[in-house]
Amino acid sequence: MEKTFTFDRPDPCNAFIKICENITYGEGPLSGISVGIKDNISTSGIETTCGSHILQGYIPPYNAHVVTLLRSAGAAIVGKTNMDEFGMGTTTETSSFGPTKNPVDPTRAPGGSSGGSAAAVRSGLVRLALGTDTGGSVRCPASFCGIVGLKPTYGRVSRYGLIAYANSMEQIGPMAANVRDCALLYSVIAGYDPRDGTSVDKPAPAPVSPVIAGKKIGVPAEYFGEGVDPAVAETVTEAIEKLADLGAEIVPCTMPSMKYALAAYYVTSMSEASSNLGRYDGVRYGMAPEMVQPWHEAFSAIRRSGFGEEVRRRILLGSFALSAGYQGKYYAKAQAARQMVRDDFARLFAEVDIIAGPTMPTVAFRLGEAADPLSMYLADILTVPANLAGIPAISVPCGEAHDLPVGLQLMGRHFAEDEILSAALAYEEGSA
Ligand SMILES: NC(=O)C[C@H](N)C(=O)O
Repeated sequence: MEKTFTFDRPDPCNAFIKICENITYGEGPLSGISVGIKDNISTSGIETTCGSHILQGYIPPYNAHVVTLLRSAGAAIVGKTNMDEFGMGTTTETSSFGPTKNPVDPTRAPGGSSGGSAAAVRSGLVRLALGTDTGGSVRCPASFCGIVGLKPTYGRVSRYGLIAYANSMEQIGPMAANVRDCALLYSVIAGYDPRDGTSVDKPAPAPVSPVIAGKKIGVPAEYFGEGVDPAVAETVTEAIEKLADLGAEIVPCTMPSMKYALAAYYVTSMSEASSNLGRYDGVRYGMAPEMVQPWHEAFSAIRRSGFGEEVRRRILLGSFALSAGYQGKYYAKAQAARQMVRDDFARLFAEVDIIAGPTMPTVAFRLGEAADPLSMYLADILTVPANLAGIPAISVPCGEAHDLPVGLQLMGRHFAEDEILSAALAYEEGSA
């Protein structure tokens, strides 16, 4: 039997782009549990904009696979959460629908691009939320808002119905106030889906219990290097000491490929984006242009007015990187660098079980502070390696710096979500 309720809570942080009028839910492991869904995940009958004017009014005719799974688990889908336009940003300020504020300190950004999902969880508007993580978009807002966020292994969660930004790296991931809730949502969304050609058939996730004793934890020096706020580094170092107190063995190590990771990520993601966003031309998707001009002028006009500045920048840079004559110089080099990151992780995971470091190099930015794109890109330095390699990574709150939340990042081997969730739980609950 379906039950219905209305949601009348205020949303002063602008966490949601849309709140559903009549919220229905059924029976199942998530029966009646409120869930927010990032606005780049298709919801049948519910407007889905990717935080962009160009998709305003678009109502998908079908549900993403994860939404179907949530509904059959009985979840109450409250609405669509705010995000950086098409996932392109680290603050949620590139949304066409205004920035989201960080519930911990409303003068600060919640991080991005899944900032609305993190703010909705942190302010208690929902218990669980889905985000997507291409280069840190689940973990960054989790870190800045003081909640838990997991980026699963590439292939573990179906991307069917996820509106693509950079297909080779993005994954849908669970966000929650604590590790057990995050694991609960993960257990519902993980699994094989033949409609996603990159989906991998693996057994269902095992229930998590706190396990850290005896685990080897690699700590790369580069994760505490240049650009990392010393106050953040200190908080995370204390968290790693706590893991040692719980019985983990700490193994100092290095990741030389880190110096190429950010460039590899941005060349790859912009190239993929320039191709994916070609479909928004006002005919196939997007506002219909006045077809009084020649078609190419009409298409340009609609794209110029429908996309925000950051999205236009990335389409242009991505098209340039892929253009004839430059591919070898940029795209091919980025793929070679990506392989070096994969090789570094493979070498490290032959010796350690988990790799730990800060999630973000700083605490939450002030709203407006990351206006220059390069400084915004730099903030992703510690999160993009996991996306380039396709490995799972979780951010778990580990205290404060400058009176703002700090996240501890734990990365695992491919499909070892259970291991990093168990370690995060041991950390959170202080038991091994
Ligand atoms: N989508 C993401 O994971 C966020 C990343 N900062 C980007 O702009 O690409």
